Amino acid sequence: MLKLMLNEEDNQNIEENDDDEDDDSDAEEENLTVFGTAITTKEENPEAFANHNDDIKHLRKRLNIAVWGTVVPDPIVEFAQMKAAKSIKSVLLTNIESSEYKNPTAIQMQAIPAILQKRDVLGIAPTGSGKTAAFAIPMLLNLETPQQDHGIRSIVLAPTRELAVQIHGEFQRLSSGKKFHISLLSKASASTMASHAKTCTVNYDIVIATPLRLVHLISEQSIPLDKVEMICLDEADRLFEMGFVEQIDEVFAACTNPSLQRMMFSATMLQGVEEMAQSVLKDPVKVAIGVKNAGAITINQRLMFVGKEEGKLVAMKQLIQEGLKLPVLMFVQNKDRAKELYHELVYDGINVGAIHADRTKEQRDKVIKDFRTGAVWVLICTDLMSRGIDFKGVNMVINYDFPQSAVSYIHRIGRTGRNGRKGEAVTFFTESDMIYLRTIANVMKLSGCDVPDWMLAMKKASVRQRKQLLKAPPKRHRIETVSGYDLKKAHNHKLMKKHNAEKKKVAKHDEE
Ligand SMILES: Nc1ncnc2c1ncn2[C@@H]1O[C@H](COP(=O)(O)OP(=O)(O)OP(=O)(O)O)[C@@H](O)[C@H]1O
Repeated sequence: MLKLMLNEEDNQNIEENDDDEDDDSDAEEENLTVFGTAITTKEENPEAFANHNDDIKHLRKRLNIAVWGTVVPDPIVEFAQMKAAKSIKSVLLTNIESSEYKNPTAIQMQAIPAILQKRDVLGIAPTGSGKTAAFAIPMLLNLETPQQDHGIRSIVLAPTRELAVQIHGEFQRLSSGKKFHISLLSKASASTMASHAKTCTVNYDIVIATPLRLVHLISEQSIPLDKVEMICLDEADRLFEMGFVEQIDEVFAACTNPSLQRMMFSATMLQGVEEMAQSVLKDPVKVAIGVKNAGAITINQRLMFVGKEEGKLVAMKQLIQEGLKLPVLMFVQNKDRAKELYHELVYDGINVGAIHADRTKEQRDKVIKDFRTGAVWVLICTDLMSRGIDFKGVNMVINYDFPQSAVSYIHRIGRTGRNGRKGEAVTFFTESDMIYLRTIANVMKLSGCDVPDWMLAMKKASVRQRKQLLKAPPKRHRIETVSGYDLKKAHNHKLMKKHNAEKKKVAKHDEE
């Protein structure tokens, strides 16, 4: 049974969470084929071996790749170096080329060869650095060819339906031309599976799901996972949080194949969660890119003091006047505030959309589509959209409401500045948010941004305060331009109108 090991320090103290692990790799004599040249063994040619190891070390250092584990394979520098069966490799190379991926990103360089060696992998790399392809490409290569009689062969889990949809799209795109049986688990597809299961084995090469959907499939529809060869957790640290961890536990318990390969990826991984993740992995290769638990270096991060809540709309107007860098993603702390802000901005004539838990699946899909196509310029959302979602051209993220943790901040701002592109992140803070400012200032510093010294020297929020913030966001005043007095007047006016209408109705009735 996985135990929840998260403590308070884990949740907030990014600055105290520096790894003291040795970043020396254990790259040894196996698979020394980097740069496409076969290298002799240590015994055959000690000098060539030493030179090769130096090259690898330099490459990793230059690209900020840190590795841990026994006999970590060498990184690849070109997709063509991937070791896999010819037929599937050529399909993948064609699809990679049509995706316009010229070279593997740092996480792909190191994670792909490790997954191809069927190793368990823990991959930590900044937002927008290509982690999806880092597991999708080698998983497809490991599957080699579609199978009709092997039950469910591999699983990818993601914390939200939106992310699962996106991952499903990536798998389909990367495997195009090869008829893999890939399912995005939904209510409908689960019941199809269940009805198939009555007469035959349910066969899927890949199932992509949120944990709860998969747990239902196992427990209610009795679909076995005993044949699963690979399982990958995307946004793994989120999946180890309360609410998900019990489901993850059930899924792992159902995956009884002794040669199960496990993979976990995220942009953030705090110490306690990492320990929990490592306890599930067997002799893993751990790969970390860049500075752990920092924002992507391509994002220009800015904090903006707005005084009180009312100052936020004024600050918004100021940003609009300065010229918003569209498209913009705006984060608020809950669905009610998303609705309120939507109504404020829609009257300002901005092409605005909102996505939150109260909207139907169809509405959510539509607004995402509209944002992707440019019909919506400003998308208001909650943390539902903070992890994993890849909107290619987002130029600006605005944290209208202060994030509840450093981890949430990193993922939210990570919706911009993806894959080497530049992006901007503005975070509004009020007087009452000041107490949590230092945590965010530390993330900014770790990401290489200029931060005033006074922010870094601020008093830290107490453990109790941080615990409270994580449990529930602070109460904030309604988002409205109309003052309380005006609202009361409007309300009275509405009541009066209703009263008059009713009076008229009664009078008409009496006349009749
Ligand atoms: N090798 C590559 N070359 C160019 N672009 C790439 C490459 N690999 C992935 N990408 C693109 O980079 C973008 C970001 O990738 P992806 O969504 O996988 O990031 P991520 O690391 O999972 O981010 P997050 O932590 O936010 O989930 C995507 O648009 C993807 O198509």
